[in-house]
Amino acid sequence: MNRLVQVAGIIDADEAALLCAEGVDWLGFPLRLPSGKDDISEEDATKIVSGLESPRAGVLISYLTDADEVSEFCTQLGVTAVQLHGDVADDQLRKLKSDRPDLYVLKSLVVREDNAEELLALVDAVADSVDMFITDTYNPATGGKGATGLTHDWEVSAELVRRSPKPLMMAGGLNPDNVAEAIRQVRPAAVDAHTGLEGPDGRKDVAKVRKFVSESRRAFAQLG
Ligand SMILES: O=C(O)c1ccccc1NCC(=O)[C@H](O)[C@H](O)COP(=O)(O)O
Repeated sequence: MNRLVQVAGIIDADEAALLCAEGVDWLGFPLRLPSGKDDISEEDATKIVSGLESPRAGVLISYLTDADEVSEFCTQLGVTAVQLHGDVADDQLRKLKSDRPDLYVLKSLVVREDNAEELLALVDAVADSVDMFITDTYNPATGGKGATGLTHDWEVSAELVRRSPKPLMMAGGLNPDNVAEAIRQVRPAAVDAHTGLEGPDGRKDVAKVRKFVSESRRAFAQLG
């Protein structure tokens, strides 16, 4: 999996259709969030996922930490990839990978001011049990770990890319205006954005999505 563009936080079928039409590869569905405020129902997400044509794919974004629960939820939704945002124990990651070799597992690395060493150690510890890592940015003001719209120190992301034997998707405050420079500096395998592509109404803005996709493709191509 290389040079993917993912957009997270799908609200409904119209938004999913817009993203597919603009050439987004993976669509992320944050569900069963700890806040209890999901943007879409599980039923609607399932319907959208079932209508996606390969190579487009739906990705469950989840704070679940139990391998069996994750596996069952993925089956329910019909997704073939899951992005784990919670503090999943190493043994649960191993179990998920061994029980569900068909599932593409992404593990988040949430960058804070002072946790680079911790994240590098996590990469070393769990790389064998995941298919890809995804960075994100912690918001100290709210405690938020995802969809914060904040960038982090890209030198940390670049160090994680160099350290990881598995591909890394870059996320955290990316938008149409900074994604090309992020790709140039960090050299990730994939990029993801959520809030940076929204308009004032909280829905994905077609012009922002179009520019995010084209800037990402251009910058990936320039990596050679
Ligand atoms: O997207 C969400 O709503 C979300 C909520 C809670 C945890 C993770 C979440 N999404 C994960 C993603 O892949 C987001 O796109 C990522 O956090 C980047 O968001 P942003 O900084 O707004 O681009």
